[in-house]
Amino acid sequence: MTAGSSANAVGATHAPPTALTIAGSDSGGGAGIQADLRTFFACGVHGMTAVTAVTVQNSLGVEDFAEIPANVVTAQIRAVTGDMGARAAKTGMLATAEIITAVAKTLGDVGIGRDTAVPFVVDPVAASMHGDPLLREEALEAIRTELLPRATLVTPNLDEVRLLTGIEVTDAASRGAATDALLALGPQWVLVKGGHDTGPRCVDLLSDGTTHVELDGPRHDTPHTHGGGDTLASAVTASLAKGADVPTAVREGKRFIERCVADAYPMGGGIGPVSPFWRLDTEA
Ligand SMILES: Nc1ncnc2c1ncn2[C@@H]1O[C@H](COP(=O)(O)OP(=O)(O)O)[C@@H](O)[C@H]1O
Ligand SMILES: Cc1ncc(COP(=O)(O)OP(=O)(O)O)c(N)n1
Repeated sequence: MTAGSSANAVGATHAPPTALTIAGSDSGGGAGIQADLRTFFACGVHGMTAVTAVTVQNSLGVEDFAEIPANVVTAQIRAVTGDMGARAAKTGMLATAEIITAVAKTLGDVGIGRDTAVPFVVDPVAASMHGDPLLREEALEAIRTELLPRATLVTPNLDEVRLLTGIEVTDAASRGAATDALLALGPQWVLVKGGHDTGPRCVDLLSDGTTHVELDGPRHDTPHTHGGGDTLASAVTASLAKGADVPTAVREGKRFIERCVADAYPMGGGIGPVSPFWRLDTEA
């Protein structure tokens, strides 16, 4: 008997869209690859992974990390894209310049990135929210020169904006200057996130230099925002994998992360993770 020919054959006839995350593992389960996979799952997308580094991490911070050899990172990308295909991809923690260079080249080889059919989101992770470094210092230049020119969208927080451009965002004018400086590095769209700003609203700004979209939401009063940036970038990537354009995907991602922050929970003695479980609860 051939597979699927029995009267009792089960299974969906349509596979969900696929999305690839290229990122580090968070042993605490709240950020990194783990946040990406639970977001993809909650958003109805089949998640695939290329692990770049293994962090020793919990709610109190990052104790250590070991990077994966660059050729193993790129072999993971080729294995899954060659067989299963990716409808969208994102990067998180990339750890070293060597990994960034190898990832950028491989994404070009497999046809992922701006001006291709497969959108690519760069979350330029440099440090954890505790201030622990997740990127070797010399690797910032590789993000600027090798990864950003391939990005459909880059999603820096205010610290990452400063690291990448040297501009401290303090008002609308400096935010505009930072966006222009980031666009000059080559991504199609820039989303400057406002989570590290102060005030009662969390305002993220999306721009491609022509279209400007302000994403304004309430600032929830919680210390538990671990994995927030990863979760937002993954939700946007999931929407892109389902066929949304960038402004629509970012609006959907912002609505998603707002609920995840509202439902964030304490875990361990430090900062707990944002939670995508609301999406599953609502639909159960
Ligand atoms: N307290 C909060 N309440 C509501 N939304 C938040 C809060 N903190 C962050 N966000 C949102 O979460 C996303 C991640 O933002 P940010 O904290 O700036 O990035 P990162 O987690 O990379 O440091 C953004 O969409 C931001 O507006
Ligand atoms: C393995 C790993 N990747 C990324 C991060 C940073 O995630 P982020 O969403 O920015 O969340 P915080 O670090 O701000 O909580 C990480 N910690 N670990």
